Amino acid sequence: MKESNDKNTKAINADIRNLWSESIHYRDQRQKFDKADEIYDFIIVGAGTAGCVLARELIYNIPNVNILVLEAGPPNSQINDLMRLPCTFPLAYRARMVDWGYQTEDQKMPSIIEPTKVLLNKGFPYPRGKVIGGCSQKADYDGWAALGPEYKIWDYDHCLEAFKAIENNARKNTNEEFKKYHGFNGLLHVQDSPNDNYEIAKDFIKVAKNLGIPYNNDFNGARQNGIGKFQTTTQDGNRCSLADSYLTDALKKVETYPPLKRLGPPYGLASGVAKIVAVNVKSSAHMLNIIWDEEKKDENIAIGVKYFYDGGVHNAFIAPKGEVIICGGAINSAQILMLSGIGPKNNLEANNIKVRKELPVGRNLQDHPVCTVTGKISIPNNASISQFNSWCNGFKLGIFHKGNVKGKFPSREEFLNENPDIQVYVGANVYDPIINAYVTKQSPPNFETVTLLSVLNFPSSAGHLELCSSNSFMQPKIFLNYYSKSDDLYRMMSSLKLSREILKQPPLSTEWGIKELAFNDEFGKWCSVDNEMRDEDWECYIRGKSYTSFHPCGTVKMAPESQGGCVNHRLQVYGTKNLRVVDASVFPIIPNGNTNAPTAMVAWRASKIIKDDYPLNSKL
Ligand SMILES: Cc1cc2nc3c(=O)[nH]c(=O)nc-3n(C[C@H](O)[C@H](O)[C@H](O)COP(=O)(O)OP(=O)(O)OC[C@H]3O[C@@H](n4cnc5c(N)ncnc54)[C@H](O)[C@@H]3O)c2cc1C
Repeated sequence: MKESNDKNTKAINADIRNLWSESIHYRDQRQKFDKADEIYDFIIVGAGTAGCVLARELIYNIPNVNILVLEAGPPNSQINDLMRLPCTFPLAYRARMVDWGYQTEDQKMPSIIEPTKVLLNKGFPYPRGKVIGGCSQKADYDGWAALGPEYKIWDYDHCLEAFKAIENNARKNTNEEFKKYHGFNGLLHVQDSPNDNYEIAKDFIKVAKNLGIPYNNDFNGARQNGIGKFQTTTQDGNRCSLADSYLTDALKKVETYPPLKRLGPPYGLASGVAKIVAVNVKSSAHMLNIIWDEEKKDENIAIGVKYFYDGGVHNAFIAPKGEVIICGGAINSAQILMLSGIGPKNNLEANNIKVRKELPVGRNLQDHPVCTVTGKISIPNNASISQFNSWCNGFKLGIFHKGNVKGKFPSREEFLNENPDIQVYVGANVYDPIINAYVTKQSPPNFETVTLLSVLNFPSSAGHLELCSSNSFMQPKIFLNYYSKSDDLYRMMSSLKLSREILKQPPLSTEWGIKELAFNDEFGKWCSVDNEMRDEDWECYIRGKSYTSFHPCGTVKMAPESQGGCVNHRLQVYGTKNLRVVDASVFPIIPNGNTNAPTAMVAWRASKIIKDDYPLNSKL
C-alpha cells in the first residue's frame, strides 16, 4: 500500500515538474498570483552567479521550502551562442537587452609622477550582466578571516572546501597535488583550453622562460606565479553559465508538501492542500525596494519585496522564518539597499530617501583595472595564418608576476615570488578597445594583432557609488578612482614594460614579425621623446587606456560594523532582520584573481550558513 502511494506521489511530482518546466520554457510566468500565492520561504533577488548557486543549494538542502528568484533581465536563451562562445562574449555584453548599460564617471586626478598636473581618468562603459546566469590565493581568504574571531568561517580552508564543492574539473590524469586544490563533482565546469598547442603559444612560453618567468601548469594550485595555459569555466568549449548548471538543476526539484495523493484524473489536486516545493524564477522582473514591517518600524524587519513585472508593480512576501536575499551584484545590491533606506545618510537624504540604517553601502568599490600593450603580426606564411586564426579563440595564456612598486621592469625575484599581484592575459585579435575600434572598421581587417592585457589583481585604490535618484531604474554614479594610490600606477607600469619587452624578443619579433602598436604611430602617440616612454608618458598612457576587467565588488562589505562593514560574517545586513546580501558586493577584499568562481564560492558557503540559521530562527 505504502509503495503504491509512493508511486502515486512520484507520478504527480513528475506531472507537476513537466508542467512547470514547460511553463518556464515558454516564459509563461504571466499567471496572476493573488497575495496569498506570493509568499515564499526565500526571495532571492538576482539570478546571476550568486543567485543561481544559492537557489540550487537552498532548494536541495533545506527541506520543504519554496523560493522566488526575481531577475531583471531576460532568460539567457534569448541571446544563445553570443553568450556562450568564449570569443564573442564582448559582443554579447553590448547587447542592450542583457547589459545594464552602466557608464563610469570622468575623474580628474592629480598626477602621481608630476603632482602639479591634473590628469583625466576618462569614464567608460561598465558592463554588468542583466540576464539569467549573469583563482585566488590563500592569503586572500586568510585576510577575510582576520577580520575577527567569528570570521574564521571564511578562512582559506573553509573557502577551499567550497571551491572544491562547486568545481567540476575536466582535466584528465591529475596527480594528488592537483586533487588537493580542485573539485570534480560540482556544477561549475572547468577545462583546459581545447586545441591550445599552437606554435605561437610555445614561442611566448619560450620568451618568458628566457626572461626568467617560470612555467606554471596550474594557476589555481599551490603556486600562482609564472606563465601557463588558462583553465576556463567552459564545458565542451562553450562558456559555462551558472544558470545553465546551477539554476537548471534547481528547477528540476518540484515536489509538493505534504506529499499529495492522487485524487482522480487528470491530477485531482485539491486546492489549498499543499505547498509546491520548488524554485519559481521570474525573468524581466525588476526589484524596486524592500518592504519593511511598518508595525515594528524601529526593528527594520524585511517582510518582502516590491518589484516591477509584466507592466505592473507587485509585492512578494516571505513566510515566517523566511528571508530576503539580495544577489544583485556589486552595483545593484548596493543600489537596492540604498533605495530601501540603508546607506550613507547624506547621499540618501539628498535623494529624499528615509534613512533606516546608516551604513557605508556603496563605499569600498574595488575592481581590477586593465591596460594593454598590442602588437601587429606580420605572418610569415599562410600556414601560420590559419593556425594563428584558430588561436584567436579567447585568451589562452596567462602570466602572473609581482609588479614592481617603483615602476621598473620586474626583477627575477618578482617573477619567482609566489604571491603575484598582476595577471597578464595573452591573446590574439582580442580585446584592446583602441586597436579593435580601428581593426573592426576595416572589412576585412587588414592585419592581425596580439594583445597582452595586464590586470592589477590587487589594487590599493578603491572607488565608490553614489545614488543620484530614488528611481530604481536610474543608474548610480560610479567613481572607480583607478590609480589614486601610487603603487597601483607603478605596478601597472612595470607590467606594461614587461609586455613591451616580451613583444620585442625573438622569435616573436623575428619569426612572427610582431611590432608594437599605438605607442608612437597612427594609432596612438604617447612617447614624448623619440620612441622612449618616460614615466610621465606611462602615466598618461595608463590613465588614458585603462578600462575594467568587469570585476566590481566590495560595495556591501562583510566586516565588523566598526571596520566599515555593512554585513556581518553571516552576511546579514547590520541593523535589519530577515535580510542578507550574498554576492560579489560582500567581498571585504578583492580576490587576487577573477571574481566569478569566488562569487559562486561565497554563495555556496552562504547556503550552509542560511541552512544552519534556519532551524534556529524557528525557535524564536
Ligand atoms: C562582460 C563580463 C565578462 C566577465 N568575464 C569573467 C570571466 O571571464 N571570469 C570571471 O571570473 N569573471 C568574469 N566576469 C565577472 C563575473 O561575471 C562576476 O564577478 C560575477 O558574475 C558576479 O556575480 P554576482 O552574483 O555578484 O553578480 P551578477 O552575476 O552580476 O548577478 C547579479 C544579477 O542580479 C540581477 N539584478 C540586479 N538588480 C536587480 C533588480 N533590481 N531586480 C532583479 N534583478 C536584478 C542582474 O540582472 C544580474 O543577473 C565578467 C563580467 C562581465 C560583465
